[in-house]
Amino acid sequence: MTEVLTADRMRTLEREAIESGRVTGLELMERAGKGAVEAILAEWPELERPGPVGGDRRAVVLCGPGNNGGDGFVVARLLRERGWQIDAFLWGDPERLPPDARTNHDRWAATAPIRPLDEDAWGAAEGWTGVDLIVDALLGIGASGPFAPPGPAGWLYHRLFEDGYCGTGVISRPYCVSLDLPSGMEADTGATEVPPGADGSVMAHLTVAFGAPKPAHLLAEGAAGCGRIRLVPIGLDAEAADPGLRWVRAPLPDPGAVRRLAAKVADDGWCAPAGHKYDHGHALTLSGGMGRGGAARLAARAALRVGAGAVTLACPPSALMENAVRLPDAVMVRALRDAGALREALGDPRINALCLGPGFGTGEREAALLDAALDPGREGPPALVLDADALTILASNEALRAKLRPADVLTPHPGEFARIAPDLSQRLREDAGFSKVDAAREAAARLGATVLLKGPDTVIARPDGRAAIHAANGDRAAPWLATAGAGDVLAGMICGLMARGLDGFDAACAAAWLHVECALAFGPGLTADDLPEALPAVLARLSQGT
Ligand SMILES: NC(=O)C1=CN([C@@H]2O[C@H](COP(=O)(O)OP(=O)(O)OC[C@H]3O[C@@H](n4cnc5c(N)ncnc54)[C@H](O)[C@@H]3O)[C@@H](O)[C@H]2O)[C@@H](O)CC1
Ligand SMILES: [K+]
Repeated sequence: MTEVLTADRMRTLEREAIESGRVTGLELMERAGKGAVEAILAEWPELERPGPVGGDRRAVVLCGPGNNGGDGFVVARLLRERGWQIDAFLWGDPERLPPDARTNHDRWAATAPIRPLDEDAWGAAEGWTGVDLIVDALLGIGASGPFAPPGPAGWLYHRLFEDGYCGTGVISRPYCVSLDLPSGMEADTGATEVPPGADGSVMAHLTVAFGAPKPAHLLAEGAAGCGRIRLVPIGLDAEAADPGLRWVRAPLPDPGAVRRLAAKVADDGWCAPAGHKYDHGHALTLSGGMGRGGAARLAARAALRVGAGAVTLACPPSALMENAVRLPDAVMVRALRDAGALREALGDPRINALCLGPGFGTGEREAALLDAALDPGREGPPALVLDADALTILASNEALRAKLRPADVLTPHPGEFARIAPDLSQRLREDAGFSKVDAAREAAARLGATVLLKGPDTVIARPDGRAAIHAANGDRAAPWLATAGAGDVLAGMICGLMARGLDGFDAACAAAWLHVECALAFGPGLTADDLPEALPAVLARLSQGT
């Protein structure tokens, strides 16, 4: 499993590895630099060949005052060994470099010049027309607070990015690779002094993450500045490192929930031929009144397509005909008059997952239904997926919130999150040191339920602190997934997977992944109605392990 590590965790892991005598800091730095060079050449294979006019390839390496700078000197050395011409710059005082960085600095300095990153550096930069690569090794996980290199160094640095040197290429078009993180970006939040894309911001083409991804690589704010991300293992045992965070970004074979989902698909063929339909669970979705059933219908269709053995949509009697006409025959439809009727329905032990909220309504009847669903007497199933209107009801009803259980999954988008946890939402906007992971974790702990906070960087958190980031950015971006009803489909997928026996957290992680896979498989032009229909092909791929 690929873990996401915070800066603190990463440091602890490094320290423990070094103290145990398994490895030295210098060896780790060498592995990082070597991995970075391999990643650069894998990303841009043309750089293995001579330059366009038959000359050597050329790189400018910008090294900073800490160990990230040390990585930069290793990269400089290894590229030179491959015949590259290197201009190395140091921002900072060589005397104050930490020991491993100092060793690599000295090793380079013994054979080639290191220019200070000062006002004269820009003069040299004017001559950088033939540069193929800029290596950003100024700051890594040690960055904190606004990145403000004083004076000319800052001017040069910002000029590189502001003037599009690394983006659109005013002078020429070198690639820009950031070692570990785009310099100045905070590892745990992805925050930068200025947002990616704005003047002066860091916009790497490639970021090489050492040892493990950090939250910044996955959360939207950071990912936008990272470009493509390549992970370089440096031999640290990340699995044991962090009981909390999990990475679910990569395509298959993928860690955690998706791997377990794939195994489940492979094991029982998704719908075991010998199985009874109720072996695969029975999901119940509740819809609102007449003319308001579309959202719950989307959820019901998604629950069925994702593999729930049976799905029933329950609605007020007046909406029965509408829903019956509009739903596929495979979805059962029944009238549900009030909370008493729901209690009775839930007496059927086969109903093991319940989706409530899409197009539901927020009146007294709905609050009473939610209360019945959250019955404090319930010990086993059904587990609940609560979305949309259910979240609005919960936001203003503390007594109902108190009845939530860890297996229940709440799926707020940022607006709903602001309703259900206004203080956390405000902190998320105002406090650069408070990440979306922090917000989701705190909300989950407070609510005593699993929280899936939606976005291109969906964060899923359990009350015990376990969290996962599902990043749909970079090469997994599916902006067309921001379409009406897509959230209802997600809620239905989670409900269907819970009906199949996945716990709330795993169901939420797997559904977040499937949701994006379906959108990517379909492509632009997608509407929410298409999403459940895209599931069979995605599930088929899962069962083939591709
Ligand atoms: N032995 C190790 O610990 C290893 C470290 N590695 C590299 O080392 C990096 C971490 O090294 P460090 O902990 O030395 O940290 P960094 O090299 O990221 O930065 C630390 C330096 O930056 C300064 N700084 C921090 N925030 C600043 C800001 N906003 N503006 C200006 N200056 C700022 C600090 O005063 C300090 O001098 C990793 O990201 C990775 O690249 C890798 O080589 C693997 C092994
Ligand atoms: K960097």
